[in-house]
Amino acid sequence: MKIAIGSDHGGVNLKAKVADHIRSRNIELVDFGTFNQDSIDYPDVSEKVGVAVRNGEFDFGILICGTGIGIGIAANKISGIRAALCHDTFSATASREHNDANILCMGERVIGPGLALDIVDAFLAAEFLGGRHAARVDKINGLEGKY
Ligand SMILES: O=C[C@H](O)[C@H](O)[C@H](O)COP(=O)(O)O
Repeated sequence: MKIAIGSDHGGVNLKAKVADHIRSRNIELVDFGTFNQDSIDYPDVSEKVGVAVRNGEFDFGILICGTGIGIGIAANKISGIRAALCHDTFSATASREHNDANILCMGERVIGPGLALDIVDAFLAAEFLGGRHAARVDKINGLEGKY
């Protein structure tokens, strides 16, 4: 498994903890930044990670900003990206099983690192269930470029 991770300044501390955790699990990880507290614009990171995931260079992406909201909204503008904002483990599992989410979004200003690492593990452990869910994901894909 290969994972891309990125954050803005609002998520840089949690990103470092998540990155350490993923590497400690011997999962391949590429960190697209940011790497310090200097203010940046989260859509720039969404684009880097989102395009890399959409191009098939990575199995999944993880995006972290202050809330997880803006960085996920921006990522979802990229065709083929299904970015899910998850602040509980149930949602993280369901985002994979039902929605075939390919990017996990979290907010450093919303949850602590302990829960965030559990969410990451739940997201990476779950698998898309297909079946009725596949038909719905196909309909999501059908909306891309339609309006
Ligand atoms: O959805 C956006 C994110 O939460 C950003 O991390 C946040 O807006 C950054 O805010 P500020 O520039 O005040 O640190």
